[in-house]
Amino acid sequence: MSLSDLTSLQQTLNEAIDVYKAELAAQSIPEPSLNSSKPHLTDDIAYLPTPAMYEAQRTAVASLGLIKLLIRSPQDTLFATNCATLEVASIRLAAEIGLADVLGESEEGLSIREIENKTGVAGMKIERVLRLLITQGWFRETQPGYFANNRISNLVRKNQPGYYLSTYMNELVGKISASLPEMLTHPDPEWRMGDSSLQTAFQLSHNTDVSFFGAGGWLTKNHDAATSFALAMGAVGPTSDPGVVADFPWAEIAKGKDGIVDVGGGQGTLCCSLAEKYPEIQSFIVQDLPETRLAAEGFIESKGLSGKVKFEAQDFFKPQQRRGKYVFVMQRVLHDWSTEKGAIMLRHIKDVLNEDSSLLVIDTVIQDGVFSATSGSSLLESISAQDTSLYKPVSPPRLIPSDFGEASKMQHQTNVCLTALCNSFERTYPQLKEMVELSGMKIRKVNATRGWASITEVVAA
Ligand SMILES: C[S@@+](CC[C@H](N)C(=O)[O-])C[C@H]1O[C@@H](n2cnc3c(N)ncnc32)[C@H](O)[C@@H]1O
Repeated sequence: MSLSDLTSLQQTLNEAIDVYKAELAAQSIPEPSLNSSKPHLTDDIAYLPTPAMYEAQRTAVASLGLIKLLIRSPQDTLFATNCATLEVASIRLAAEIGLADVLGESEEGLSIREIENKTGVAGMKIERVLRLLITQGWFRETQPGYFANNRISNLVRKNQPGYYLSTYMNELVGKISASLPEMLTHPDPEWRMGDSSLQTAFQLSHNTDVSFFGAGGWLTKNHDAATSFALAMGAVGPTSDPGVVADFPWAEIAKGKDGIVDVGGGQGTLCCSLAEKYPEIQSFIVQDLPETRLAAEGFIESKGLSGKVKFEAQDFFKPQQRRGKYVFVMQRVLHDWSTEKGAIMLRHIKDVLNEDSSLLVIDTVIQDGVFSATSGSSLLESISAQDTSLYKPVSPPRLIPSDFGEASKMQHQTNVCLTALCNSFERTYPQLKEMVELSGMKIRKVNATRGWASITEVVAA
């Protein structure tokens, strides 16, 4: 007789927590706590969990998410979800008034009176906001009316990239999501069904007729917004870098080549991470729009890599200037554009590819939410069968969806955000294949990484 849903998920959760704890112990890392103002060792943005620990984390989050939904009354879930914008706005308020900086390292916490004096926000009101945030893991109440930081609230201090995510990005996403239903049910069928970056929730919410990205768009006209957006991306983009850098044979693919060319490479974060990890790779070229040069050169210099990583202006809608034995990379670039525009960008690379060059597309590959109610390997069995030399994802245990449910929320949030912002999207495998084939090439292999990015090898058809 098969186990009930609750018992099966409970078993999966217990296995996942046991694996997670064992992996921490093997690295001599103490277990995390929410009852301290200090960050945990694993909170560093560059921390890469072992493959077993990574699988345990996403399996635990997926099973916990489902257990919560099973046990909680659906009426409570309905209310909580529809009022979730209050938490989101409260996080923005906390970041804007520098609450995490005010609370600092204090383990005992500050009284509401002290918080009022230091932030200028009415104590009785900020207390209500804090108690809502605490239910979602932000901050902690150390004794009635006294509040302190924890490992999550620490991330929105003013010197942290999370500050820009919780201020500029929080407000942008809040505005465009409020207009998303209006975009998708617009009386004009072109708005409802089309893929123009000029007919999105962004234009509706910001009362503008320019696109968010692209030449002449919102970010190019608005320097402050462009800076805040880039800083906010600093809390998102690099989260996938450790997995991308570690879970692909970069040194092997770059061997005998002239270098790695990161097309639309932004500030050059990926090239710098690769240069640090693989000193045997001699040359990196970060290509982006000319306006990015200063930020990119500054970042590369701050890493001490100016001798090895160079910036070069290149519009990816124009013919590619590099010909030769290069590994071309496009990371988090194609997801900003429609399938037709993406195919145009890919075709410019195809025109310079030869038998000595390669092309890698790095983006999320969206998985479906289908699960098996009857079968699935246990997490322990899957982990013990893993080849430890190269990361390969485990298949989901019984009742856990293919995308690992709650653990893939960020990918699905980005997907809907891209739709609302610029009518683009993260692609499923068939959608990625369609774009690659439209450019006259084909997919050779999709490599998973520890994180939300997949590395897709694309070759001439
Ligand atoms: C989402 S960011 C990704 C940056 C980087 N690849 C990463 O993974 O962090 C998209 C990048 O595309 C660049 N971009 C936009 N339009 C471009 C164009 N026409 N030619 C070259 N780069 C462009 C932007 O400046 C930005 O750096």
